[in-house]
Amino acid sequence: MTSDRKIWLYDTTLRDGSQREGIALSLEDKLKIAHQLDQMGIPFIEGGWPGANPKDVQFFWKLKEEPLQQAEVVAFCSTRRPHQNAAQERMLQSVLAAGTLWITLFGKSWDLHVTEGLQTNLSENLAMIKDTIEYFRSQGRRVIYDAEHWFDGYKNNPEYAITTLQAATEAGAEWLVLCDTNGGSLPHEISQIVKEVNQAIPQIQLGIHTHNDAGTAVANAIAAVRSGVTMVQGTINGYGERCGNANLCTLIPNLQIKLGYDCIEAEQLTQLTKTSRLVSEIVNLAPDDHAPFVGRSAFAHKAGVHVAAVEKNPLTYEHLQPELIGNQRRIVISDQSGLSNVLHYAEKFGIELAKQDPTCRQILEKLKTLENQGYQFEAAEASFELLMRSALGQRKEMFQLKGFQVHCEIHRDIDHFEGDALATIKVEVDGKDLLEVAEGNGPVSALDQAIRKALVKFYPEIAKFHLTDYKVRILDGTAGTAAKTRVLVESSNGQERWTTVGVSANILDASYQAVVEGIEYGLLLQSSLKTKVTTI
Ligand SMILES: CC(=O)SCCNC(=O)CCNC(=O)[C@H](O)C(C)(C)COP(=O)(O)OP(=O)(O)OC[C@H]1O[C@@H](n2cnc3c(N)ncnc32)[C@H](O)[C@@H]1OP(=O)(O)O
Ligand SMILES: CC(=O)C(=O)O
Repeated sequence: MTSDRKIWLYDTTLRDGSQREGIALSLEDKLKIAHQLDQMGIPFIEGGWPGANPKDVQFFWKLKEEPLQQAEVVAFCSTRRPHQNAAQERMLQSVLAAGTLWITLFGKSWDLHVTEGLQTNLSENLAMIKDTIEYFRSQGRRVIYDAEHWFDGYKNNPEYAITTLQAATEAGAEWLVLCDTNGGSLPHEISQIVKEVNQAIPQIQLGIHTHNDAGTAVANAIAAVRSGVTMVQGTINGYGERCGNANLCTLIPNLQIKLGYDCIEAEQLTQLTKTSRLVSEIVNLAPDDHAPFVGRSAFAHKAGVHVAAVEKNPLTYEHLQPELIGNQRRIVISDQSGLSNVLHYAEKFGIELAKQDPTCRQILEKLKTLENQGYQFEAAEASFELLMRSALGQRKEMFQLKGFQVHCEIHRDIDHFEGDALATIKVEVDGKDLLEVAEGNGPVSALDQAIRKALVKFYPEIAKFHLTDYKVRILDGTAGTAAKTRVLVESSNGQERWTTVGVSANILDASYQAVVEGIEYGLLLQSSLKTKVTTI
């Protein structure tokens, strides 16, 4: 089914998203996210609960100094407390003071929550909903009503649940948002109940707010849209209380590209991947590489059969064009590769290579042999380029290693560690023997320093290179301290970064391989062999 019906997107990353365990947004973080969402054309951005904490109060004030371009920023709160006067509730005054045109308030739909959560009676809950909305309306505000626990409430006591929505409608709410607060509903239940609400209260616009406790938040939101709701609430990357909210990065492309709903401009949709990554950076959570649409691996092809087909026509293994959401196709190199993967990388590295050239197959075989020994080139493309150039006779030997020694001295007591390391290396460069010694705060750092010290006299560019990351993985855990280790080293020259790999039963030898390849690749980047600089 396709439709050109308008769907109003409502982002609650700054409110429900920040209810995720592990997220703590600063005021600046909230402002940055709000501006990015605004740029992406999200029409409603829920900013927080003014009065619940000082930061949420400041957020609305600060936004007045740097207003959004197109989005409505929405203040969030609950209904008044039982047996209180809405006009005299301090919390509701704080919400009004935030100065937004739109206010979203949540109220109880489930009788269990009224009697046990609020400890009041069913008619007082209806009065709480009605009074609060009427009060905000009397102050010139527009109201979205979030019917908390809607689906559970409706399943348990449909008559009462419907009267709560009627109270909100009569009081002047413009949208009734049906919330699957506990996130346990399934798509067929959502469809059925949304249709029944549409019949019971036909004169009002409906929205949906789903949680992911059953892993169905996105599917539930889609089911609701197909059953007639016009507002969809969700968060960037699905952040939210417990298992999270409906992920807007999945929902928006599904609604817009797959189902033909009108959500945001096509141009704005191309910012989706950037927005997802920016928000994960701001909240300080690693991006999910395997997230649908926006993940780094969402359009990554690893298996040789897939790559061969994708190189002919991407439709063979892609459900849509990555560019539509600002993502990109990637080809991964590994022991699952075929000649097509090798050719793809040759082109990426600026190396001329034909499929018929026997070297192409030799490179593939070498790759598979090394991967079988524990090397992993998908995370170390710089090492793969060196392997390829070596097979093609394009790799110049920088030096010959005659040997190295590393000496560590460690003093430790229960809560204190002190130690340093000393590395000695002997190399031959251009027929000359060199012996160098260097110190470091650990054995790898000392070894790295000693290698650089020896080589910098011959390759002065090395002075600019430095290690930016170092990762170790034990490959055969059952072998204990005799296990093989894989070391990944990320190096940088201040502009580009690249990763190299080493494998050995000795962690220092594995580190040595990765460090030396890192230096060699840095030199290659600056050599005439590279027609263009590629960041690996
Ligand atoms: C489904 C959702 O995600 S709704 C959003 C929930 N978000 C948050 O709770 C984050 C922000 N919350 C807060 O900072 C605090 O909880 C506050 C400031 C709102 C309230 O703090 P406190 O006054 O200390 O109350 P506390 O947090 O202990 O309990 C919540 C109170 O709200 C009441 N409440 C819950 N829902 C509603 C509602 N729809 N209408 C009125 N009151 C409600 C509860 O019954 C409880 O009242 P009680 O103290 O009489 O039992
Ligand atoms: C309102 C809300 O966040 C919920 O019901 O889940």
